[in-house]
Amino acid sequence: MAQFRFKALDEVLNRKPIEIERENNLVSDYYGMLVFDQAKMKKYLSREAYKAVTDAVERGTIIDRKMADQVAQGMKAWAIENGATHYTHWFHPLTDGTAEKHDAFIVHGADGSVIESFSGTLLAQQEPDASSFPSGGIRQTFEARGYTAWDPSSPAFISETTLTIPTIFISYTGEALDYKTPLLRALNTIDKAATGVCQYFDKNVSRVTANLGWEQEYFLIDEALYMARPDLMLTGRTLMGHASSKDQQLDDHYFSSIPTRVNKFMQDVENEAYKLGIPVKTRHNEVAPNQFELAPIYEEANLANDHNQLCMDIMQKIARRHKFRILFHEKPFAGINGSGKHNNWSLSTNTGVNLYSPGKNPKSNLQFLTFVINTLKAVFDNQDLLRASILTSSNQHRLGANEAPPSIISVFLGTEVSAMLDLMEEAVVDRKMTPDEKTALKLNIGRIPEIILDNTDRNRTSPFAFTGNRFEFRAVGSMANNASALIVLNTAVADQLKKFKAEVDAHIEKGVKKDEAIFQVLKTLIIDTKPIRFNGDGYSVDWVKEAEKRGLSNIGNVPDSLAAYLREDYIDLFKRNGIFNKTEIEGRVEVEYEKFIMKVQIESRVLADIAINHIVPTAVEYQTMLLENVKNLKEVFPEEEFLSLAGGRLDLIREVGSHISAIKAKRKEMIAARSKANKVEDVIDRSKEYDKEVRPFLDDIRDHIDRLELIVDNEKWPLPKYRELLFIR
Ligand SMILES: NC(=O)CC[C@H](N)C(=O)O
Repeated sequence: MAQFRFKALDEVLNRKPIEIERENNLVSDYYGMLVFDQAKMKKYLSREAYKAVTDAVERGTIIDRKMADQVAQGMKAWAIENGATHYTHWFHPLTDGTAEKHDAFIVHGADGSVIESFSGTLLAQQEPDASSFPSGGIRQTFEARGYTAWDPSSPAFISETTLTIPTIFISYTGEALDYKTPLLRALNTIDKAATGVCQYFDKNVSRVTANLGWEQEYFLIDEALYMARPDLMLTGRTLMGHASSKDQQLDDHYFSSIPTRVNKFMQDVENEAYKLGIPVKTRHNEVAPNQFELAPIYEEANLANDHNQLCMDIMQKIARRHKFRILFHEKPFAGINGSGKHNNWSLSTNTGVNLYSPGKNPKSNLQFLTFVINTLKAVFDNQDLLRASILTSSNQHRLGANEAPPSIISVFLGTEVSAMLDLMEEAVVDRKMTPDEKTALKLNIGRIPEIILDNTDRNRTSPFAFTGNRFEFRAVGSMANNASALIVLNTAVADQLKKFKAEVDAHIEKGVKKDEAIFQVLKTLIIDTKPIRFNGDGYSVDWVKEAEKRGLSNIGNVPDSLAAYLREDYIDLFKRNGIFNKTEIEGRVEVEYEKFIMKVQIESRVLADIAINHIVPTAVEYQTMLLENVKNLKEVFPEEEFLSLAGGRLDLIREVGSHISAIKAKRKEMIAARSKANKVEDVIDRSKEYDKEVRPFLDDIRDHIDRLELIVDNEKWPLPKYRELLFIR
């Protein structure tokens, strides 16, 4: 029974770090070599085609067919020179990954031969069958056909031998079926809204870009051990496993020397990433044993998110080359740190100003405060929506412990910015301010230190933390497509900025001076948003009580959290900002509910199988061995001596027996609960049933298995143990 485990352990003992092929020159020499970037476009495109693409990227203009044809020719020429034989549209459907279907460049030539061909039509649009991708109700209501359409703002690249073109994915009737379409809409909306507000401070601002710097946390597990854990293979997390006596108690993994095998893997990933123009910068050991992190320099949010998805894909592939498997699940191991994908988010102007960086003078600092305070308000008003964007069946295991934030959404501002808001609240009076009062306030605003102490990771319990020149949305999970969080965040902030501008303009129209109008509106926002500000310990029991007093919501389960998407006020928010129509939201939410149900269902099925096929037989075998031993003792020794010698064993036999019975009984009950839940017609009700009636069995059954793991002969235990999964590298 335990053969597989020991064979795996044997195999691992012989592992050597894999030597990698390194480019010999400087990273800057080969950075982006597989990307059809500006430099290559200049070389391979006519001047007008180049301009058509840059205008589309910078101003959102449409690229006509003639130009698209020219771009396609240039792309094809470059791709073929670099070894490409195929092309694909690459998109982000509502699954946990990306999608691609490769087509060769070949077409029939006149004389029965083949030639390489690619056209503007093929570049601009394709028609994959949408019916095998999740779409919620949209697919049933309309047609199975879907379109992918070229996103020129994210450059094409070569992946192995395929020219890969980032695209959006929409239904026949134009509804978004992916993450990228609404993300682009949200980025466009925040551009407009933030530019409007920037105009109060600098007329030269004509464009505001949202930026993203993601931090990807992950675990690496040796391939052989991974293969011996069906739960890891099928669900991405361990559904059972007793804690290792030593795991992260000594804080000795975080930032410690990177193991050689892992270091080789990281170098390999970085090499590939550089060729693909992904600016990966930081690598380190994370807190849990065998947990690591990779983070790039921030980029424009849409590109950064494409790069994150691409990076996850190459990390998975390269991990295999190094005989590892990578785990992106938010909580692969109970009891130790899980993995997040902290989203560092900021806004910057075409004039080079980071709107979340304190400036050099009162004017730029007032702009900085304007953006910070409006962001506070957006988070406060949309806390339920923000939570819905990050809370999934897997992330739910991570939140609320081990340096991951709780599911109560709050904002950490740090002492300096908090003090500045308090000061403003006091200094802005309800009547017209005197010139002296205004000067004094401006002077104070000018005193914000230009570089606020780096708050990064200062408060690891905060879901949304100001870290000196950006906000860090820490609640986002490691497995997630960042777009889910970014769509909500950018829409919420854009909407708030529009409201802010409307209010300030109304004051100005009434004759109030611009500065004073801004002060007045900011003051009301500071007062309104006090409940969402929290710099303390997000894990404390007191915070839960305090948050309740403040009226903040505290929702820990996925079905109730997802319901936020269907609230009338939030549907309206998406509609008025042009992000989703009602059909799109309903379709998307249905997909999320289905995903939740499926994932719990799969976990429950896997656990039931392992319990009955691996664990129970092992326990029975061990129990039989104990019984044999007891019978032999009884034969050899007189009654009294026998009892003193075998007493402990008799208890053990009973203990093993009781766990076996409990596992079998609970497994039956769990299967019955699943059948009952499956009969529930409505998807929301079904997800609730799964959450309340099926999910609890996972912990319950696990508990018995973990107890058995502690008492059953190690030689017989079939699954690699936590200590093996976590410490072998
Ligand atoms: N060092 C850290 O910031 C740990 C973060 C933690 N892994 C999380 O789940 O978010």
